[in-house]
Amino acid sequence: MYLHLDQISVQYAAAARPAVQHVSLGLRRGQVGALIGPSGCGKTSLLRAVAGLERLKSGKVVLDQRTVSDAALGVHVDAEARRIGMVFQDYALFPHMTVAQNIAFGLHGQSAAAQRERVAQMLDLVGLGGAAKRYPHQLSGGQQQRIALARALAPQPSLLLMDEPFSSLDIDLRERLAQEVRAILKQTGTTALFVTHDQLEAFAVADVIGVMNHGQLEQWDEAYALYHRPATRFVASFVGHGVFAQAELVVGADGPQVRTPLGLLSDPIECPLPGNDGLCEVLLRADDIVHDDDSPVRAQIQAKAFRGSEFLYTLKLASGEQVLAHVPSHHDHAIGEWIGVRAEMDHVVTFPRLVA
Ligand SMILES: Nc1ncnc2c1ncn2[C@@H]1O[C@H](COP(=O)(O)OP(=O)(O)OP(=O)(O)O)[C@@H](O)[C@H]1O
Repeated sequence: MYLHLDQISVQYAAAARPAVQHVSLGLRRGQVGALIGPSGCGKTSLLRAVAGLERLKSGKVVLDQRTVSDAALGVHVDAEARRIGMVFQDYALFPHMTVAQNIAFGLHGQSAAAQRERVAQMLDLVGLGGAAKRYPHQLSGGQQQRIALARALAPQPSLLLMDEPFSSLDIDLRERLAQEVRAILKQTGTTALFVTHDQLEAFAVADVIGVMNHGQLEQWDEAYALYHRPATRFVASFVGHGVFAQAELVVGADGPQVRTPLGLLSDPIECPLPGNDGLCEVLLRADDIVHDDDSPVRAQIQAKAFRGSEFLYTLKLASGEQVLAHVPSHHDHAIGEWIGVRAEMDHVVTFPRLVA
């Protein structure tokens, strides 16, 4: 692994418990990783520890075969000596410097000609070739964030860290810039780790995504796996729309099946070890529930939200369980109406039933 975090913990001086607890993850050279999770779960603290801005309580960080932090051995390479580029939410450009001067900031030690050439390259890279002589206040938020990225990439950092880089931009621009940033990182072969509270942004930019909760990393995986094979109940509820329904694991002649309010589902992939009673809960995603007039399972529409190409229906089954369903928006049913539904899923994910 190019970046390897091994069981790292971070604890602030006056805090009762660590902000980051025993987190391990790895990025290969050129990979982009994202950390998502609720406010206060430790994303920024983890990023700061990798940057060298916080000391580790335990564990170690290895970057490009160099141990930059190791709590047990007392190793802590200073932030400036790690060659890590950083981009923050609030751009943090120097207001009294031109765009070119901002980008050249990390290039001291190089000749004026080399600096000019690198600045021009970076401006081309972020699509702002004509902006060299302008000042930050003369640029839009999205342009300023692109300059911040150009400034961070100019010295060819060994790693790029970004903390909520798009969150002060409006939503349209955010999506566009997220895709542009991914393209720039891939074009330059940059290894990057970024923090966001927006999972769609993480899906758009990252190759691998970590879900954090209470300082712990609950899963580090590709977006597809987070959604379809969530490792924990928390990941299942944090990523995407879905509900947990009471179910029962039964083992028949064809292997294990799950008895659910929507009928018998086959091929569970993530079974909890069934207790003697087989009681469990099954994750039902909104896109696992299909509207089908011929289905014997009926559900009553309790609420609906128009999403353009589809509705998100909240449905109540005859058993009293609530489920969510994405239904193409030309099926416009009224609230209170009963419709036929069936489960159509490739991955049946179950969890042990919560004890009340
Ligand atoms: N300098 C600090 N001193 C003491 N406690 C801190 C400090 N910085 C963060 N914390 C605490 O550490 C925990 C993790 O905070 P952190 O900022 O890493 O979370 P986060 O996931 O990035 O949150 P957000 O999404 O709200 O930015 C929180 O409980 C926070 O209050």
